[in-house]
Amino acid sequence: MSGTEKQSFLFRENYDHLDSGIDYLIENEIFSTTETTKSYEDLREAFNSYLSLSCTCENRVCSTKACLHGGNYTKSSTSPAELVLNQSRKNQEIIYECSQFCKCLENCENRLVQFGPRDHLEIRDFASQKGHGLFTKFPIPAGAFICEYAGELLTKSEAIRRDSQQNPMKYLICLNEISSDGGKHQTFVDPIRRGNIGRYLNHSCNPNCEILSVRIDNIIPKLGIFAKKDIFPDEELTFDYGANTSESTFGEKICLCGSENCRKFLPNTCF
Ligand SMILES: C[S@@+](CC[C@H](N)C(=O)[O-])C[C@H]1O[C@@H](n2cnc3c(N)ncnc32)[C@H](O)[C@@H]1O
Repeated sequence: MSGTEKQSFLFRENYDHLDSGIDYLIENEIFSTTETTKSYEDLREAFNSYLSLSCTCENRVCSTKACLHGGNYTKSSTSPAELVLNQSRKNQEIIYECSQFCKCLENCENRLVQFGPRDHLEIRDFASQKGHGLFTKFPIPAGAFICEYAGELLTKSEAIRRDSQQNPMKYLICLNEISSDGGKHQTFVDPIRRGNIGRYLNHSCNPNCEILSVRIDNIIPKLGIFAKKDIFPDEELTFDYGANTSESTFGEKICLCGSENCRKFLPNTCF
């Protein structure tokens, strides 16, 4: 899949949408509105602020727990040129990558998501109610980064408003993070009109990918999609839409994932 080349500070991207009515975003952006509420101002402020916590590693490793952020990634045993999730990392759910504020080099082993999606992904049409899906043309090792789930960042009230709209397909994701003191932090991302290649991942009750929170230099997490297992060429990439919550509820839309443990209906967005 190749399209117009788009560029962020750190990477170029050649993916594009098949539907020209959808804008391609390579990273999250704040939704625009004329109504400025306190929660909208808070979201803007968070989006524009920097997380300047820096590591002091003087080499390019940053792959051990000695690094303030590090130990998240390690070289894949099957594909040594690739960094994959380190299964013994400090925090299983939240990843902090090194950033421009760190003392380490730009090619340290704790930077992955910031360089953008992997190559050789392809959008394919199911010609069914499932619509399109995302496939890989090449093998992907377990733990590898696929792409970000990027779109418009919403306030909670805007997310609830959009969730109540009748759309044939829903793209809104609510990422729930629980802090060590039990507080809940929520991030709402909606790529329905503006988003990246991540918006094409369908749900499966037996998925081969998962979403993890990844922070680079901003308090608002990126939704990083990683392989949960080794994935073969021509496999569809999927994640469990209900995995990020302990209180999954299900809607009325029939799940067509086809897995043996299918729960029959798609999970609702859980606020
Ligand atoms: C994030 S979008 C995924 C991409 C979408 N299939 C497309 O064509 O753009 C989520 C929507 O895809 C459809 N979908 C995803 N997984 C599905 C599944 N397992 N069974 C049926 N429909 C699914 C549902 O309509 C859902 O609201």
